Amino acid sequence: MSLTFHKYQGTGNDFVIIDDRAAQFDHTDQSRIAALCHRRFGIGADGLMLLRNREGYDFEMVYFNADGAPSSMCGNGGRCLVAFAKHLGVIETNAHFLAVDGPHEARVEADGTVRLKMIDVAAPQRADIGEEDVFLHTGSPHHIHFLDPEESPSLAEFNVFAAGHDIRYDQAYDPAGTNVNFVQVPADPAQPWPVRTYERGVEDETYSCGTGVTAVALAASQRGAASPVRLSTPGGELEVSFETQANGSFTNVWLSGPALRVFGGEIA
Ligand SMILES: N[C@@H](CCC[C@H](N)C(=O)O)C(=O)O
Repeated sequence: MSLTFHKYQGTGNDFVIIDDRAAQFDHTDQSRIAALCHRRFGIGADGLMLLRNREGYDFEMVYFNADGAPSSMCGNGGRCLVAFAKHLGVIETNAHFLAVDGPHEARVEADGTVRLKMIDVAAPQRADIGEEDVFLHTGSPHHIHFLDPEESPSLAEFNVFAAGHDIRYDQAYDPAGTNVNFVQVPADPAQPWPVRTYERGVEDETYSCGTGVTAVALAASQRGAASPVRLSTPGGELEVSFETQANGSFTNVWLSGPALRVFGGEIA
């Protein structure tokens, strides 16, 4: 049976999206999902999402990493799925949907920016590995390494694949692993914070990671950044706004940025 797909990207984090309101897609076939995401033999994507019907919600988001395995929350994916729901006419401007980490609200602004409300986040923990490093769970697990301003090489030249791979597979994160973000601290914390991310399940650097920049923005608030924090990724700029509670946790966390349809097609 042929498959109709849509390709979306949010700051270069790209996804195959399938309208699965009829619940016909075999979500247990991980090798097929990996093949669809393959950049040489398939459509090519960092992940695949299904838009499904869900009682009490506008829709349900079902997310798989490029390796074909179901995973935790994807912030850029969620924003792209909201744009897709609008494209389908499932929503107009506001969305209330269910994802693996619980219910989410979202809004599509007049300029196409998609704002997604993330889960409340516990205070940053010092990471088991790395003196200056922190760990946060923003729907997905994120290790954050702030590069020393004097550190060489700078973020642009940093070997994100090698360092990210080492931390992702470090025993401290066994068995689930973690995503890993590297951050250049800007001279002025009101300027965008440059971030590069190694993503678990893609097993490579991606152009951007929504739950990753959310984690970085919250961690950056302990280093002088005030809400809303702007973050620059290799794929473009995102913004994160939030409120900090007395116990150090974060509420009312919103991730905002572009989410665009690239093309669609049929696969045999
Ligand atoms: N790109 C996503 C994160 C996707 C999930 C991640 N790879 C994991 O397995 O934890 C985002 O935009 O948040």
